[in-house]
Amino acid sequence: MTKRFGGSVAVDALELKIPAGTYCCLLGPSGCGKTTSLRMLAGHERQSSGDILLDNHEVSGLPPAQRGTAMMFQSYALFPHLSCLDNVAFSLRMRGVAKAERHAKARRMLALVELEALADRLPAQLSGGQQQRVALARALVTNPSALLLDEPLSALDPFLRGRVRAELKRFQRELGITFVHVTHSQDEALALADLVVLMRDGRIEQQGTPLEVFDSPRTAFAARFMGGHNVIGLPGGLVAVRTDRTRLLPVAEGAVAATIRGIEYTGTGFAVALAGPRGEEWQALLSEAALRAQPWEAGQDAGLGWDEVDVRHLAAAA
Ligand SMILES: Nc1ncnc2c1ncn2[C@@H]1O[C@H](COP(=O)(O)OP(=O)(O)OP(=O)(O)O)[C@@H](O)[C@H]1O
Repeated sequence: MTKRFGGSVAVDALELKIPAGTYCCLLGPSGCGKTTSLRMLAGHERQSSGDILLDNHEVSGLPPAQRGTAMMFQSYALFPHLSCLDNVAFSLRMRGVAKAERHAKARRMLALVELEALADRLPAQLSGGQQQRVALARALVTNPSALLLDEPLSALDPFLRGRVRAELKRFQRELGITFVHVTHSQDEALALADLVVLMRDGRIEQQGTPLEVFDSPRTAFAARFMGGHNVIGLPGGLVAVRTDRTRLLPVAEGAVAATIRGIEYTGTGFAVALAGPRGEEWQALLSEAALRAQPWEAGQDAGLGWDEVDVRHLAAAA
C-alpha cells in the first residue's frame, strides 16, 4: 500500500505479509511512516493505492469497527467519567450488545488483565500501568483478529515499561492473535517481536526475526539504527561488526586504526569509545579480563580486530 499526503509520499509501496498469530513490530525513526501504516491497517486513514487483506478478506472499504482489528492508542485515553468496567464495555454498548452480556464480557477481559477487583473504579483512581491494562482490555473486548498498538509503552516510566512490555508479550501468546506494534525503540522491538519490520522513508529497509535483523544488518542504516555495530569502510566496501565482537590490537600496518576517546565501566565490562581516521564513531565492548590483559587508555591509538565470521557486508548506499 502507498499513502500520499499532497505531493509527499509517507508510505511507499509497502508490501508486507504478517502471518496470523505473529507479534510484529514496525520499527524506525520518526517520520518513516510507521503510524501512517498502522492507521491504514486500522481504517483511520485511507491508502492512496494498494490492498489490505485480513484473513484473506479485503478490508480497505470497511470502517474501523468492521475490520476485525482493534487499535490501542499512544495516549490510552480512557473515558474519565466511566468505571473501568464501562470503559471496557463501551464498544460493545456502541454495537448494541445488551447490558448483562457486555458486562459479563468486560469482566472476563478485566480478569484477563488481572484487574477484575478494580472494575468499579474510575480511571483517575488507577496507576498508569493499570490504566494501560484497562485500555488493552477495552481493545480486546471485540475479539479482534489483529490488535494494533501505537507506541503503547511510551507514556510509562522505565520500570513500568519493562513490566507492561512483558505483559503484552504474555497476553499476545495467551490470546494467539496478531499484534502489530509501532515503536521507535530497538530494544522494545527486539524484546517483543517475532517479526521486526525496520522502516525508512516510507519503505521497508529490512525485515526478519529480531536475531536476523540485529545480527545480520544488510545496510549501514540498519546496522546504525539497530545499534551495537561498528560500520567500517574497508577497501572492499562497507562492513558491520558488532561492538561486542570488535577487539583492540596494537596498531599494525594496513589494519583499521582508531584513537581511544574514552573508556567507561558498564558493570559487565568496559565500553571503549573510538574515533576513526575520518571522524567515524566506533565502540568496542571489552571484558574486564581483556582490559586487564591489555590495559588501554584514553588517547592511545589502537588497531581494530575481528573474526571473519563476524563481518557483515553491507549493501552500497542507495
Ligand atoms: N495528515 C498528514 N498530512 C500530511 N503529512 C502527514 C500526515 N500524517 C503524516 N504525515 C507525514 O508522513 C510521514 C510519515 O509520518 P508517520 O506519522 O507515519 O511517521 P512515524 O514513523 O509514525 O513517526 P513518529 O515515530 O514520529 O510517530 C511524515 O513525513 C509525516 O510528516
